[in-house]
Amino acid sequence: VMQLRIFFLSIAIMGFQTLFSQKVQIQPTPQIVSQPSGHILKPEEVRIIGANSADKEAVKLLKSLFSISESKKGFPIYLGEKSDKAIRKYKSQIPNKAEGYYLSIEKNKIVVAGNDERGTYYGMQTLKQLLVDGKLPLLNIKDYPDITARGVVEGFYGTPWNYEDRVSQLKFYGANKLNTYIYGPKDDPYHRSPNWREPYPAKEAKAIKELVQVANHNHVDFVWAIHPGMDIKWNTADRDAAISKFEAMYDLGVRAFAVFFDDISWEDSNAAKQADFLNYLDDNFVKVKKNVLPLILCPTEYNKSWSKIEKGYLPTLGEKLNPSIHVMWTGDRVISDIDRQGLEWINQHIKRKAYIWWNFPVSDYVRDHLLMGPAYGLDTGASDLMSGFMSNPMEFAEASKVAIYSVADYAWNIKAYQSMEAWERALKAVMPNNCEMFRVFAIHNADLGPNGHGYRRDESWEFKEIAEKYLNEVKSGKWKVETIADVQQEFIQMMMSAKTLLQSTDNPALIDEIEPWLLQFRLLGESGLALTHLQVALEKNDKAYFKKLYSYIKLLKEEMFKNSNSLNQNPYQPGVKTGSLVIEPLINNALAELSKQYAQRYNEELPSIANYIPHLIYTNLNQVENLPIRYLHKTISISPLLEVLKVPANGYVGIELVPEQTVLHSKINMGLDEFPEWAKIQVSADGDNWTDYQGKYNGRKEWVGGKLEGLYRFVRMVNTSANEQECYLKRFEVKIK
Ligand SMILES: CC1=[NH+][C@H]2[C@@H](O1)O[C@H](CO)[C@@H](O)[C@@H]2O
Ligand SMILES: [Ca+2]
Repeated sequence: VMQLRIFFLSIAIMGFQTLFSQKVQIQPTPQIVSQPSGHILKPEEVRIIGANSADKEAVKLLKSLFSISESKKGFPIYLGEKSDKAIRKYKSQIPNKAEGYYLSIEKNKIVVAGNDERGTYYGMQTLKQLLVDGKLPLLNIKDYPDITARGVVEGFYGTPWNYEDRVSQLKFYGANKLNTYIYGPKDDPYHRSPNWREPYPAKEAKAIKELVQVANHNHVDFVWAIHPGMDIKWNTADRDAAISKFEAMYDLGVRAFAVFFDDISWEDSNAAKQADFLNYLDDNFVKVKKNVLPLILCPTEYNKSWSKIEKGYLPTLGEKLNPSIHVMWTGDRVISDIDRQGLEWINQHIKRKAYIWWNFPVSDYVRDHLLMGPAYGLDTGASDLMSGFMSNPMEFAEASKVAIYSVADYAWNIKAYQSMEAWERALKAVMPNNCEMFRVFAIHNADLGPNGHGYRRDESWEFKEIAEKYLNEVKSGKWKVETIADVQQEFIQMMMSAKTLLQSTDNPALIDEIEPWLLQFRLLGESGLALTHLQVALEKNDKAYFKKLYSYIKLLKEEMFKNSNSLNQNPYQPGVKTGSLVIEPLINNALAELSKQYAQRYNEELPSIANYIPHLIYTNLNQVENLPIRYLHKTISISPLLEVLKVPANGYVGIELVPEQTVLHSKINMGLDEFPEWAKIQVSADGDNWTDYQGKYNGRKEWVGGKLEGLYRFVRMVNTSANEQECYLKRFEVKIK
């Protein structure tokens, strides 16, 4: 009997343990959560105490989750803010922090008490997450955000998000406790040049008015940004033009504003003038309106690598800008990790806490890549150094949600943030029914590839070791079955992932965005699988089979090349890159190796089909030395730069043709109205003797040059003046015979 009793006791304790250890997962990670002590079933009917004094969005959310009883008998839910009578009894439990809340789920009541309206709303968002399978865990939570302003700045170059994208984003922000959306798409002509002074046409105005309402329903502050920097004049006309534009946006319901001076020529980056301009808007608009949130400035020197403190730009802003005005910052570089040291550096100069503009997962400088990986590079010890944290996303709104979800977790509870763990949850949040297949896709679409900013991200990290082992075995010719099996499993999973996602229905908007990459991903997996059969052919000494497989792989690569020439075309990084850090190089290297072994065994060379580009960038400017070279349809081009290019005396940028070629024509766009007298376009066969390349400007601000006799190796633009010049690098391409 004793044994039996002990046996049952241990079962009971275990059961109790599992119940206890069942950790609730809440997004974002709350500050303080008690251990769940059991659960209750979802009440049939609830009675809301405080419904008419609580935040109305919270009431709406509550009513969408439970059926409300008219009589007195329903299960009581106390809802409201600390100043409300209904909540008075729980006031001392509420964290005394903006947007904080106290949530308690008990056997006979639930309390959702906010420090303010938004806190109550967030408490309801948490309650919604805890209601799973008709059950609610018994626990209490005291929660609040670390960073005051948390959200997204739609601030990228490229196709702006559309109305549906933005509605979906705003709802996503409400559910993830992000409270800010900054509207600032570079390619909206009414945000930037040439129409920043003009009111929106009726259709666009109506859309913005509706978006502001959707934002309000999700407790998101809709910030409208103006980007006057390309052609602003420091006079009363333009100052008043900005005020009248703000008034027009105010009439559409906008209650928060930003001014962007990023990516403009440096003459206009006069800090004193910019500060006066912002202060004027602050004193004559923001302060006058009273219900408008503090202004936000994106400075011209928005990262440390571009700032020269001795020239005084940042210190002038720090001195002159009204203290309530926020100053945005991307970190030590345009694309940068955010850490304590960097924040302390900038905060001392701007004399306020930086309002972070984090350039991730934005991909407007690597448009042929998707950035689906974890949001790492964020200091979990920096919660006291930032006034805001905004993610600048990709032009693909749904795909960007993976990173935005993680940013929401970071900005709410910085010390608890774990990028990998958040990433796993993000994948599930975005693709609930196919998150395992989505993970296979995301893990192999995370690196940026070579780019002008030199920033890279990890990719295919769980496959690297197998890939290394496999390639070594291929090289040695002594391959093991289990290694081939591991590699085949990964390639098959890539094909399964692509096919499953292409046919999935739980997020059609996402599939629509990433379809080009899914098609490419499937082909990459298929070519990898075929590659492993080349080994089968060698094992069986079956020359014919090897050749059939080789041409099959060639067909797959041609289809990938066709995809890259037809899908996702844009003037910057056209095409579709996937698995480009580990998978694609593995396949190309193994292919080269196996065709070499074939040539040795059968004394027959096969045409190379690894798609690499022999031509190189040719420059002495470190701002562009990492820019990738593209090669499509006999045209070699430099991947364009979005930022201003600074060219010191004798600075040059161009292309090295390997080997030398016959140049048919060239096109260079430096973003200047006429060809600058300081620049020369030159060609050379040896890199020492240069001759001028005669050309002329076409109607679209582009220099064009014609066919050249003879073979040339170098084509370049050089600054022949004695001092530093500026231009853009919007296009630099050379067509060869
Ligand atoms: C502050 C800032 N302004 C630019 C810059 O960062 O680089 C981003 C990435 O290319 C780009 O999207 C953005 O518009
Ligand atoms: Ca209230």
